[in-house]
Parts: sequence; structure tokens; C-alpha cells
Amino acid sequence: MAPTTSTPAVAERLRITEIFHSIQGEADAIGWRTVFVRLTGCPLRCVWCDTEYSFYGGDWRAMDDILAEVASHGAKHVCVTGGEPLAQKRCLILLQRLCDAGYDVSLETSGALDVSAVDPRVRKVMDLKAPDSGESKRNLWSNLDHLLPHDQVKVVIASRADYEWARDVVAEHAIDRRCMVLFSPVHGAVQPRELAEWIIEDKLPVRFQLQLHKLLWNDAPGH
Ligand SMILES: C[S@@+](CC[C@H](N)C(=O)[O-])C[C@H]1O[C@@H](n2cnc3c(N)ncnc32)[C@H](O)[C@@H]1O
Ligand SMILES: Nc1nc2[nH]cc(C(=O)O)c2c(=O)[nH]1
Ligand code: SF4
Ligand SMILES: [Mg+2]
Repeated sequence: MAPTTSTPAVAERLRITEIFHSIQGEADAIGWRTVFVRLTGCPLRCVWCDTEYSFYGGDWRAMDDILAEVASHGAKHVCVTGGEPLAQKRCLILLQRLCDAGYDVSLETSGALDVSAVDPRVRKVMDLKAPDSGESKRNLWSNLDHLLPHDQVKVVIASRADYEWARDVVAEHAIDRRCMVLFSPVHGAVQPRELAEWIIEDKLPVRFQLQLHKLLWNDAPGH
């Protein structure tokens, strides 16, 4: 069937779980009003993932509609996340269009997929998965070569073993000299104060973060 004017060409569509307006709860833009565009689907299954609801479902949305809904919230910051946003190749087009529209754009990505084609205007917030995630074999180490000074590497820490792995990886790859490094406790698995004290004790060149949105709204989706 020939596409009618109402059905966007496939190249223009993305599978979206939710678009919501909230306070940025993570990384360098923490505290700013932000519009989140959560893409559906992820090839990984981190054992502690707090967004399993984004693995399936979602709606096919036209790029223009996504841009219009983002604009309706009147926020400067936009965070493209998921699920794993880069699992949809057309996410690269969305990122470019958001940058062209003048937004301050961040991308939350697992670091398991190649980030080299991401628009350099985007602030990449790239996870390195520690062993207790169950997905540390998926870390694509070549991605470290594509980090820009405004990017951030985040390690989510679920135990002392994860902390020691992260501490050693940051030192071995001198990641703190490439960009900002964030250590973030797995909500409910390790005491935030413990992680903070480990960082102080070892005088690490990393930035401690707590998921601010969970303090404000618990683990509710869409916040
Ligand atoms: C839901 S993921 C989506 C983006 C991408 N798939 C990734 O893993 O980076 C967004 C961020 O939330 C973090 N995250 C997921 N579950 C978490 C949890 N239970 N505690 C702390 N951070 C968590 C991820 O590590 C990632 O940094
Ligand atoms: N408020 C809020 N801030 C966030 N920063 C990164 C998020 C994510 O799920 O990627 C997120 C989220 O889910 N909510
Ligand atoms: S990569 Fe991100 S979305 Fe996928 S399972 Fe891990 S934390 Fe969840
Ligand atoms: Mg989240």
C-alpha cells in the first residue's frame, strides 16, 4: 500500500516508550528541567535495570511529531534515553535534529553499541557496565576513543567488587583525563554513603551521583 500523507515514511519513525517533562536526575545537567525521549527496546538485560518497562511495546512515532511534543514543554535540555536509544539507527537523525533545533542534548547510552556516529554536539553519557550488571562483557572499549571533553562516563556500582573494578578501569584507561567520570550507586543495592566514603578514601578523580528523581518520585516511570 502506497504510504498516504498521514503515514510517515518508515525512515522518519522511531519506536517510543514515553516522552515526559521532568527534572534531570543524573549526570552533568542534574537539576535542570528536561524533556526525556525514551526509546523502546534494548539488547542488554542489566540485572538491576530500573526501566524494564521500555524493553517492549512503545509506539511508532514520526520524527516531526516527536520534535513537536518536545517543543511543547518549553525546556532547553533534552535527554534521549531508553531502553538503549542507539539500538534504533534512526536515533542518530533524532539527535541531529534536536541539536539543529538548538536544544542542549544529552544521550544516555550503554556503551555496548558504537557511539562514533553520534553528533559531536550531543553530550554522551556512556555507561561502562560493571561485573554485577551481568553485562560487562558487552562493554565496547573502542568507544573510549570517541569520548569528547563534554561527555561523561558513568559506572553504576552494585557492590564493593564493582567499585574496585570501576576504580581500576578508570585508572587503566585514564578515563578521567578524557571526560568526567560518574559513579552511581544501584538504588537499593549499595549504601550511597558507603560509595561516597570509598571515593573519598581512595581520593578518586570521579564525581559521585545519586539518582535525584528517585529521591523526588521514587521509582515511578515518567519522572
Ligand atoms: C535506563 S538506562 C537507559 C540508557 C542506556 N540503556 C544505559 O544503560 O545507559 C539510563 C541510566 O540509568 C541507569 N540505571 C538503570 N537502572 C539503575 C538502577 N537500578 N540504579 C541506578 N542506575 C540505574 C543506567 O545504568 C543508565 O546509566
Ligand atoms: N528524572 C529522570 N532523570 C533521568 N536521567 C536519566 C534517566 C534515564 O532513565 O536515562 C532519567 C530518568 O528516568 N528520569
Ligand atoms: S543497557 Fe540500559 S536499558 Fe538496557 S538493560 Fe541495561 S540499564 Fe536497562
Ligand atoms: Mg531512568
